[in-house]
Amino acid sequence: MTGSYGEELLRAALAGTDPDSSPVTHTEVIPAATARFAAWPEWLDPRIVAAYAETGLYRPWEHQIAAAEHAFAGRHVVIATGTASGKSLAYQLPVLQTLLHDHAATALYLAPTKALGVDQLRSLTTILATDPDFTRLAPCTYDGDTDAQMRQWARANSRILFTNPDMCHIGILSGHHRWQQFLRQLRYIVVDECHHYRGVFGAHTALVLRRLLRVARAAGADPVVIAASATTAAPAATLTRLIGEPAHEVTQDASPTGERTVALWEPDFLPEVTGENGAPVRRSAGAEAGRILADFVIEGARTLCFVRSRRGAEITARTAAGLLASTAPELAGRVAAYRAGYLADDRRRLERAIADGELLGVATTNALELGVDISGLDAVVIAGYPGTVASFWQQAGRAGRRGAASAVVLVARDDPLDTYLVHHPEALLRKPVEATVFDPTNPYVLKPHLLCAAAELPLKPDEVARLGVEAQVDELTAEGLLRRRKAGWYLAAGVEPHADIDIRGGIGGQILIVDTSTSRLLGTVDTARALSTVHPGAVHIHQGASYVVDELDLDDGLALVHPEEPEWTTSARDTTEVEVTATVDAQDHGPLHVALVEATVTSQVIGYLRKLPGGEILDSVPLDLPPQTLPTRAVQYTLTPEALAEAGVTEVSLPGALHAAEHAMIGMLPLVATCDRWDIGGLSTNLHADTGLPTVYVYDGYPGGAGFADRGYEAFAQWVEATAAAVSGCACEKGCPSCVQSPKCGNGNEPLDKAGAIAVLTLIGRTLPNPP
Ligand SMILES: Nc1ncnc2c1ncn2[C@@H]1O[C@H](COP(=O)(O)OP(=O)(O)OP(=O)(O)O)[C@@H](O)[C@H]1O
Repeated sequence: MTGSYGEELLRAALAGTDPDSSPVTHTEVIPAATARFAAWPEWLDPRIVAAYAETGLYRPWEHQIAAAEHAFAGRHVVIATGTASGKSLAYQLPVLQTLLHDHAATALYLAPTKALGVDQLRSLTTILATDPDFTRLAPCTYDGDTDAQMRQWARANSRILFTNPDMCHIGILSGHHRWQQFLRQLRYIVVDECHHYRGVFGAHTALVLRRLLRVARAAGADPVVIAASATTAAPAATLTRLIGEPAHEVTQDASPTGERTVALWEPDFLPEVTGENGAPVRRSAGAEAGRILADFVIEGARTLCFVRSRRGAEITARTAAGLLASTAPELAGRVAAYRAGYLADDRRRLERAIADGELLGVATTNALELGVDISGLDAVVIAGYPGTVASFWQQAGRAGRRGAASAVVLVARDDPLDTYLVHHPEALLRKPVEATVFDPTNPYVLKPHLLCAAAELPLKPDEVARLGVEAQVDELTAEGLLRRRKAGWYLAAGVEPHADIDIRGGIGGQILIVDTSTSRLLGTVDTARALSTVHPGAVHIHQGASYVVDELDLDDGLALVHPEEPEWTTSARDTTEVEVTATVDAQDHGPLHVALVEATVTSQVIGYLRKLPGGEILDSVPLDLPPQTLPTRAVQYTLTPEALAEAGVTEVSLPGALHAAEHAMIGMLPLVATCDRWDIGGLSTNLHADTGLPTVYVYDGYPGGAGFADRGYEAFAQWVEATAAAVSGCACEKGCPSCVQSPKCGNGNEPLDKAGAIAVLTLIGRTLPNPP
């Protein structure tokens, strides 16, 4: 290895490791790119150009202008380019131009997090401060923290509001009559970081946006949607699904980037440590990342290390400081942890210390991923794949802004997807196949929003037909929630639907998780998932802090917990049954049948295991809890016993083979769909009553489905192929957490047959037709 800055840093981190068993599975130097500039649009007011010049921005890049042109011409557009590629300018130009020239025009900016909204408001305020003509735009935040007086002021005076989907739903749409002045003039809706709207949150946000467009149009406006997104598969299709209308996309990034070296790192197995069922255990990603962080700091590289939990961030910082204390004591004090939960003052102090180089190494949760302006670092270490390609680049993008060389190291966790990615760099570093998945047609999400829509403005027959929601409207009418009158459907008297929807809270009833030591509400969990996650005795991690559940009261919707950090973690054991209620789509390929089905999943938590961090099982505790049913969508596949036998899967190995294949597929679904393995469940059986054949189900863990099973069905061939590669590429002998073991298996990871899983997955891959 010679050459790049990143390679030199890596060499330092690798010093002392055995060159024959290097943990680095791949290194790639992504060359620097030079900027491609465009002219400022002819329609743009020179005062706006001057304002940017004053902040140091003289020439726009091509993609910024391409997106601005679409929007200014009235076309919905999404700009999906790299981190820090200046996506904000793309929406600011049309918005500022329009608002400057039409003194009544308004714009609404939506961000998935408050921090990002605040950051964007700050950046716009800096630009507006350059010219007194701009002051009457009065940009203003409108979120859960805005007090009543300020809200009133904002409604009457502000022409650019910075808000989020939650406030848009509860603060604006529910009382839209008070917002008529603003909505009548609404010209632009900006949807920033739109790849964050996924799963159930995505479905809720899609319906909020569609309702917003509906009331704005009824008020006489016709707003254009400008979305910004990280690079994902098919951004225009995602925006179209979000707003229900056609959209354009701009994806060619013309911003300059410095040379970046990306290394993929797989920690070695720990000698003499075994986990569940005797499986080998790898060094933890956090500990490995702590070592790399220390090495980079010794080299003088300003480094951020992303760790998935708060506790992990603390431990990684401590590991690095400990190593430095013995090798370079003068540097030990220049490493710290940063996470949500620190006091605001401490956070600002740490941010300043990072920015001015006083701190050289910082281990952080994703609190530093979005909306905190820290840039110009030399290296980023990511302990564990952050779940999406977009997040990976967002974290990686913290290093090397504007032309400087940088290094990025991804350290794999013991997990099939991490293992796959460090051995298949193309899936991470080339065009992503991961699509932002959500399903706004899920009746469990759609019906409450239809009630809100009817409360906002009566639903007209032509509108109901156009949206294809006749069946749901009929059901709501039969349930007495809507009333049919001549002009359309009205909300029944006494129904108040807005407060019943929690945009981020999932679907249906919620269980509140309350810390009894402080009476503080920690968060909520769907009723459907409560039994497996907050059963009595469960260890519950909330933002990195640990609690133990004392009581789960399903009638009152409460899980009572107290702070405690036991040495063990818990995992529920359950029994599951799947009953197919309808087939949505199916394909037959000889001995293989693949279908997308509607199904009812009945599961019962029967106990839980207590496990030590090394994977060792302490004991199994029985529980007596009621069964739960989940109506959802699933991918189903069956194989004939003859084909399985021919592939070498015997009757004895079949249960373990199907079970292991199911686990690995659940672990790998996030490669093609933006989900987490905890969002999905599975069942495998030698003989299923509905099919009469060996059958595997992978289902969405949310009532009605969140779109994950649908995406798995659509990308089935890619999904199976990647899963087969991940399992066969894993160096363990009989199965480990990096391939077929699952951290949430209801059967304690038994039985599992790794070789059988490879045979099953290879058989499916061989049987599927080649992609076109
Ligand atoms: N044409 C340009 N020339 C020079 N600097 C620019 C240009 N456009 C934007 N910038 C600067 O680049 C930085 C990043 O811009 P911005 O925050 O809009 O990026 P982004 O793509 O939205 O980032 P993220 O991926 O974090 O959402 C800002 O400091 C901005 O001032």
